[in-house]
Amino acid sequence: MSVAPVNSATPVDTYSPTAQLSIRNVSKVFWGKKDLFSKLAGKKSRDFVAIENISLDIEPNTFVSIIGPSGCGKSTLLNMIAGLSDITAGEILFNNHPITGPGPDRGMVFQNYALMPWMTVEENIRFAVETVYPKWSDKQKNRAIKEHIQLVGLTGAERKHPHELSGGMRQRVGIARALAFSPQILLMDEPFGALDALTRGFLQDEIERIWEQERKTVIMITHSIEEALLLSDRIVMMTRGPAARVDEVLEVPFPRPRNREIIDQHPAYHDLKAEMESHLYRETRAVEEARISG
Ligand SMILES: Nc1ncnc2c1ncn2[C@@H]1O[C@H](COP(=O)(O)OP(=O)(O)OP(=O)(O)O)[C@@H](O)[C@H]1O
Repeated sequence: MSVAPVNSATPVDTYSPTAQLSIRNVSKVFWGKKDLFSKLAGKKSRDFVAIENISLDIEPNTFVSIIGPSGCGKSTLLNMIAGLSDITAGEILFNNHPITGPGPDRGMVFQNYALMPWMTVEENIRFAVETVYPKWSDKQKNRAIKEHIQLVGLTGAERKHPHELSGGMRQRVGIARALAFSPQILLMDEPFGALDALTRGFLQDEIERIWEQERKTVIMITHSIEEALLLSDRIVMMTRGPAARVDEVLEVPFPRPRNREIIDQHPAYHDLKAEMESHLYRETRAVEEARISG
């Protein structure tokens, strides 16, 4: 199995020797404000255990989606993998080395695109490439930029600024920028969350096409069951927080290349969909009940 969830409360030692990314007994606590000033200002707050003791092995070249109720800690986990957020307990190994900060081996795609508004499409991508690989020759940089603009279907839009682009085109720039410096893993935090349904569908198809071409390890957060089923090899289902865990990892058996019509006909499609719906319904309902009673 390519992704092994281990929810034991004690440390485990059954990790995959071939995992590219190994999340080992990881917890994240957001520390409350307890200093005197916060107390006097009435802003004293409690520690908050966002995720607790998550273990997960991810093999190279797999597309993994993370799904779970709103606020369960999906972004927190992805940010720790990206090296943007400290790990409170446990460790995350990337190629057997602990992650201690961001690195060129991991590219990130954000829901809100995070483009520099004053830069053109080409300049946005160039900025990322130059930041990560300042020593590349101009020829190398130009080739990487051109290839990735082409890969996401934006040839001809190189000199446009973000405000001249649709949301879908902006996210294509975000994807090209994340891939242009050749990371080993692509991390995507609800990449299509801000897009209308039609554009979202187009971009999902694009990601499937690009994934077929690049076969990079991808970890994607999504709220969409259909999106996860279309794109993923494995789907990690998280429980509600606080102290969120991995509940189950689903294997997605559909052959590739995929499209919506083909997977909809697959005998496993509707069972997997129903299982995910019932998980999300149960966890979301429990969150709502806790809010009502709390
Ligand atoms: N900096 C922070 N300080 C305190 N609590 C935080 C901080 N960042 C996140 N949290 C809390 O941690 C929990 C997990 O947040 P996170 O954003 O990771 O959830 P999520 O599953 O990605 O949510 P969504 O699906 O709504 O995007 C939430 O309860 C959130 O309020």
